[in-house]
Amino acid sequence: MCGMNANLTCPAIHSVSLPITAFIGGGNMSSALIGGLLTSGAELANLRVVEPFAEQRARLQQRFPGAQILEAPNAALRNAQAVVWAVKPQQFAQAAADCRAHLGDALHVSIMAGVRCRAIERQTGAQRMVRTMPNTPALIGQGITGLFASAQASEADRALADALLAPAGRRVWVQREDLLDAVTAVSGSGPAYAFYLAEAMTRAGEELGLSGAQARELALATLAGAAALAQGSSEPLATLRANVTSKGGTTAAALGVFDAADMQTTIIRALHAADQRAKELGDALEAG
Ligand SMILES: NC(=O)C1=CN([C@@H]2O[C@H](COP(=O)(O)OP(=O)(O)OC[C@H]3O[C@@H](n4cnc5c(N)ncnc54)[C@H](OP(=O)(O)O)[C@@H]3O)[C@@H](O)[C@H]2O)C=CC1
Ligand SMILES: O=C(O)[C@@H]1CCC=N1
Repeated sequence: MCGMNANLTCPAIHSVSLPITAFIGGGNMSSALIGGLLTSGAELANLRVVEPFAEQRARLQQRFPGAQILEAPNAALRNAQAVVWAVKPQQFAQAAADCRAHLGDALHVSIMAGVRCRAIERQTGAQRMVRTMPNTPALIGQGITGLFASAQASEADRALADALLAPAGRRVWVQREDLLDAVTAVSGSGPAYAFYLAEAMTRAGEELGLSGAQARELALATLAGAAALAQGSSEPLATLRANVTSKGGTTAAALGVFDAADMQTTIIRALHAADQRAKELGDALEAG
């Protein structure tokens, strides 16, 4: 049951050699995931990446020597045991049409937001699928990934998907496919919310007289420290917040401004918008 529980560890992919694995799309997220595999010690000789953009291909070839970087799908994909769909949702139908004739019996792993198993099956003929939603801290192995397996995926398929994503950080398996949209709203898009908050804290720090570098360091160390404190604590988040908030003090003054602007409701509405957008991306593919 290694694939089903975030707390169990799967065999690391580097302890066995990387099975023949094809990434379709070699952009930001692919690079982060492949970089993680490399850092964890995986041999990249079995890696193929299809990436039509020449400059990006050159970057991939330089960063991942030994991997086969392809301009277009070809026979090198035939024996892939895992195919990782890493194009934008809007690019998937075309990418799948281009690849289909070259793919054999592979596990299909998707990192695409919104794109449902039904659409992947329709576009590729695949039945064994694991949809995943990583996030950009994968770049430094501190991401978190939500995963969902189709009914036809075997335990070995789940373990393979889990191992492919393990270098990116923690994994959380969900039991319903629609929950991946919630994962996307919370953690897939989440780093952007953290950066948004950090940007505002940094700007305010500068307005209050700190240098840009000082304000950035204070803001980022505070967000990282607060997250680490909360992760190591069993206290409710509201209690941790209350512990900072002295009666009549500075924090209360700041939180009063947040509350007057109904910030929590705004943030909750924002995440609902992200969830809704994931559903729209999925609907568009099913309609197309
Ligand atoms: N960025 C993030 O934080 C996260 C992204 N994701 C998901 O990851 C996926 C990729 O996102 P991201 O890496 O940011 O996007 P990128 O645009 O950086 O990467 C997609 C890559 O695929 C290439 N591509 C386009 N068409 C094809 C094709 N037909 N065959 C092969 N490759 C093709 C693109 O080339 P070109 O630029 O020339 O179009 C581009 O290099 C998306 O589905 C997204 O939902 C998931 C979690 C987090
Ligand atoms: O913005 C997006 O659509 C992708 C999915 C999650 C993060 N980036």
